[in-house]
Amino acid sequence: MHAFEATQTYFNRATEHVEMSDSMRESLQMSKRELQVQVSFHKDDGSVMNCVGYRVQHNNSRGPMKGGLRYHHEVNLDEVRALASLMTWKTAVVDLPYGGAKGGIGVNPKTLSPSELERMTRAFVDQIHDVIGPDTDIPAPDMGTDHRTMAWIRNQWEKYHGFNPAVITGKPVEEYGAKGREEATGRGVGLLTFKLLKRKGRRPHESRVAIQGFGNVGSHAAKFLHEAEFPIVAVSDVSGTYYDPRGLDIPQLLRHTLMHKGSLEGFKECERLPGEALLQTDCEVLIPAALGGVITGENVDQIQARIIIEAANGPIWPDADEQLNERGVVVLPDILANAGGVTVSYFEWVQNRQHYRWSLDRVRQELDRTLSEAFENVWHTAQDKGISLREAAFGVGIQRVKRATELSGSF
Ligand SMILES: NC(=O)C1=CN([C@@H]2O[C@H](COP(=O)(O)OP(=O)(O)OC[C@H]3O[C@@H](n4cnc5c(N)ncnc54)[C@H](OP(=O)(O)O)[C@@H]3O)[C@@H](O)[C@H]2O)C=CC1
Ligand SMILES: O=C(O)CCC(=O)C(=O)O
Repeated sequence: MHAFEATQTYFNRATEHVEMSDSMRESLQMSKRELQVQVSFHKDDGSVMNCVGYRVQHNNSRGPMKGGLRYHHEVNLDEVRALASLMTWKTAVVDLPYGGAKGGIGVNPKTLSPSELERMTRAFVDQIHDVIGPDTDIPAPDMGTDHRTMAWIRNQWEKYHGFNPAVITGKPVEEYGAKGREEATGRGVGLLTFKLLKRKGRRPHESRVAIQGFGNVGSHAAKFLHEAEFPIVAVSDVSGTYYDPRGLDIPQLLRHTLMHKGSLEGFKECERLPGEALLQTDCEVLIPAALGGVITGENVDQIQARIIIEAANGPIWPDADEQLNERGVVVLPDILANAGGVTVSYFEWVQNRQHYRWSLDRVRQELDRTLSEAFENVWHTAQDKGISLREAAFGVGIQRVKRATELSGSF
């Protein structure tokens, strides 16, 4: 299965509960614009490297399009198209005045030096600067990109269009970034895990957690949940799974990754298992926080967790999702679970436009309020209609986009 097919399947399942014409359905499934560009740049040895870059703009019925940029060797048009449409439903489900977009470059950023990464990023902006902007499409970080990438993008875009930091979010705090954006996705994952478990009558210290991926999202989710007294029994990255049934020492793991370029490799204070062992961990809560499509019809039987929080985008294929539902496993879907990042991106954009700065406390309070309202709405919709949280979240998001499209006539 491909990523876009999976997203469409979720769309179709959810719209069984939403009244709409065939033409509206077709319109909401299509991208407004799909851009594929050549990204060529000089490597440090003087040779030229050619990569393919993408920006897919899915929908702008509710506002400027918004979504991250991913640098990963598996990035392709199908995946970016799927991620862009997820952004549309995500911004709608948390009720931000945005549409959805996503982009990326098919490259392994770990094979490039910092100066090569900078030249590649600037070459990419040279190709897409005309289609992004503070009122049209506002990129942000995703896998393989960070605040440094965002600073280069802003600087390159401003060479064409003049000063306007609101063109991009997730910037360094010293460079018009919002306090709390870096932690926001992981913090949101933690906040929502807490809320869902409370609804299920479970207490933190009795809820063992396993987290796949220990990058921006996974590590901040681990930090938040550890501080909230959840035992984190397993974490993983490309180097493997790190397991301790009594609970890992998360502050020590965070210090280790700081000293090892973000990698868990070499951490010795626990058992080391193969990467695939993470999903099979004996735990109550599983948090995939790396790639999409990791839980499939083939491995779903091995999942032991009763609750899955989709910190990653699209980590569960629809056939596996169906089986999890049948088994009573509760899944908090990506478009809600990881919406903390785009929510604080919105706060950054608002601050940039007002030339004003919020305190970290204010960012955290507003994030909590925004995610709590969205969670309560999705939770009650699911309860009232007897549907899954995924169907409810997609239903809420799709309904809002449909309504905006009808009101504005913005086909
Ligand atoms: N950044 C954000 O604000 C947001 C991110 N997301 C989603 O969260 C997910 C993670 O993004 P983010 O944390 O930003 O990305 P990062 O690049 O910061 O980190 C990715 C992490 O995933 C690990 N990883 C990659 N491949 C595998 C694998 N096969 N098995 C186990 N671990 C793996 C990486 O390991 P290693 O370092 O060893 O390569 C790294 O620890 C993505 O799905 C993204 O779309 C969603 C909303 C917002
Ligand atoms: O912060 C943003 O604008 C988008 C983050 C993102 O790409 C995502 O939520 O998947």
